[in-house]
Amino acid sequence: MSDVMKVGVLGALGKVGREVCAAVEDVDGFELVARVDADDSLESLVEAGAEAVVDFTHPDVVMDNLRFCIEHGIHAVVGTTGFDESRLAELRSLLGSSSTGVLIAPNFSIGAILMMRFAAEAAPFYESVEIVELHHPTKADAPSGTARRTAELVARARADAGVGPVPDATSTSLEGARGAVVDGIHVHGLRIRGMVAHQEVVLGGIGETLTIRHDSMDRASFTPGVLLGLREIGSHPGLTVGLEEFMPLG
Ligand SMILES: NC(=O)C1=CN([C@@H]2O[C@H](COP(=O)(O)OP(=O)(O)OC[C@H]3O[C@@H](n4cnc5c(N)ncnc54)[C@H](OP(=O)(O)O)[C@@H]3O)[C@@H](O)[C@H]2O)C=CC1
Ligand SMILES: O=C(O)C1=N[C@H](C(=O)O)C[C@H](O)C1
Repeated sequence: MSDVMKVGVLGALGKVGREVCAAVEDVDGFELVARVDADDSLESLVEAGAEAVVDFTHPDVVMDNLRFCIEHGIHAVVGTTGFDESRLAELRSLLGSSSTGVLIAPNFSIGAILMMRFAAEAAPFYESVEIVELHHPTKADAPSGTARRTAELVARARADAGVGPVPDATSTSLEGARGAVVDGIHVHGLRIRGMVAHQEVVLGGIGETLTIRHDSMDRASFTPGVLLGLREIGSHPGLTVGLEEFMPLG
């Protein structure tokens, strides 16, 4: 790879894609060679010599984009949501032992990564925990990728510490009133005009609660993490899940 990495952005006209294009153009070390949006051909990435792509598109199209990138040896830094274990398994199998790197990060903002980590650290100390995610009303997926990931991390931390199921005496309710359940953790989604991306993890024990909250007020909050992903992806072949893998968190 040359000193300047040639980058293509998928979803370049979208809310986050626009921010990513501006950030890639603004910093040294990267050249934005392709802006790809719906109905544009992925071949333009190859024609432009893209060495890496950033994908902020839609859960319905991201797997096709990644199949193309892996087939053409283009690294991928992916913010698009909708990844479950079967999708991750397919990516691992497609990547095999190739030198191509794919990073799937449910959230690129530094504060959200810390919020997930703090929630997992606190989880073993509390009987109760629920997650509330709040987003703009144009969001396609619910619950958010961040909320799903937080629930998985919290559930794993509780299981590792031998904490039992969260207490809940609900025996009658309207469908949805208690939210979705991810690995035994209740997750509630709000869609509110004026909001961007926000999450609270509410933990409770005898006589006390602890609330861990993160707010992205601007989509610029995602771009430093995306640039970190681009800087690191060339030296991390295979599949990486979570930007924290590239951060010195100890
Ligand atoms: N990991 C993270 O930190 C973050 C993740 N996200 C996730 O990123 C994704 C995008 O979010 P957001 O920017 O808000 O969404 P937008 O809808 O604003 O942007 C998505 C863009 O991708 C375009 N698009 C659709 N299909 C394709 C395709 N096949 N190839 C290229 N472009 C395509 C859309 O075009 P059209 O509108 O015409 O369909 C649109 O312009 C979501 O999954 C969201 O959850 C968002 C913020 C942060
Ligand atoms: O759609 C969004 O906006 C966001 N999507 C990601 C998610 O689903 O977690 C990240 C962030 O919450 C913003």
